Amino acid sequence: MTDTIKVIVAGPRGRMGSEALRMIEKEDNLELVACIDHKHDGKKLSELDGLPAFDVTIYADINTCFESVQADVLVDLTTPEVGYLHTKTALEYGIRPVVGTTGFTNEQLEELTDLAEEKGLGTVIAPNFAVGAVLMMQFAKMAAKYFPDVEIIEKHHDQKLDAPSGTAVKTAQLIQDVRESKKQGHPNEKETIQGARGADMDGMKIHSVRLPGLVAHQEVIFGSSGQNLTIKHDSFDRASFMSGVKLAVEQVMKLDLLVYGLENLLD
Ligand SMILES: NC(=O)C1=CN([C@@H]2O[C@H](COP(=O)(O)OP(=O)(O)OC[C@H]3O[C@@H](n4cnc5c(N)ncnc54)[C@H](OP(=O)(O)O)[C@@H]3O)[C@@H](O)[C@H]2O)C=CC1
Ligand SMILES: O=C(O)C1=N[C@H](C(=O)O)C[C@H](O)C1
Repeated sequence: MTDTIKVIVAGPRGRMGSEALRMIEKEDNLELVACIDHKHDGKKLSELDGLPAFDVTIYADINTCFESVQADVLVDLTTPEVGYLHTKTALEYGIRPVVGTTGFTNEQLEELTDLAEEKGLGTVIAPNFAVGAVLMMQFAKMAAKYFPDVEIIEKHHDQKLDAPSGTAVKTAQLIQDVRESKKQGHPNEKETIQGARGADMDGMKIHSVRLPGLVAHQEVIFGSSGQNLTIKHDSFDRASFMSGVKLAVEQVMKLDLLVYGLENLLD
């Protein structure tokens, strides 16, 4: 029998945080021990409407939470600024972070990587917990070896704070590992409306669509003489992320450093 993993969720009222609570409720090896939510300090989670009725306390202040409750893992599903501070604080308290929050800068990721190593604490930062999205990124990396001309179109709901998405940035980074730096399009092309050609990462273009009705979708389009290859993934429901969150919570207990991307935890 495996030991129960004691979990704190930050952002429990959010689209992802509430889904994570529903996942934890179903899993015998995960135990929710507290939540962090800046708006409901001191309440019990069971007092909030529409969420699983866990009898755990909500803390607005992360330090107070970590000083009051013994936990193994912090699952952070908040906002870029808050998520970064939470991850850093968790490491300082000896609690392993599993971070779905996107929008961290490269400098923040480097700092957290160093801190996790210094503390010898497992940390998972995964821009996308859906296994299909991880495969889409891996397939894109494979294709980029043969097709250096590539554009990424990511489409999300219109409540998303960061653009481009964490998944699009991670995809471009994986492609960068195998693609020689190349400026795409016509050398003399000019935008007549600013932003028309999208964001630029090492010559690759990334386009961010935000519309009501969307959840999380991405197409990676490769172009070559006489052919195109499109690799596409859609999350229609946030349940698609939950097997990845569960895997990350279990695996982070076995790690002593930071891993960036769920692909590092899959066989
Ligand atoms: N890795 C992955 O697979 C996925 C990652 N994400 C990422 O997860 C993050 C959350 O996404 P989503 O659930 O859609 O966003 P939501 O806006 O639905 O949820 C974020 C929650 O965090 C809360 N929050 C804000 N500040 C604090 C704080 N200081 N302490 C505790 N809670 C706080 C918000 O409360 P309030 O609104 O009241 O301020 C809100 O309830 C985003 O960064 C998103 O990109 C999303 C989907 C999949
Ligand atoms: O905000 C979202 O919804 C999502 N965020 C992640 C990202 O930025 O890539 C993962 C997924 O795309 C959903």
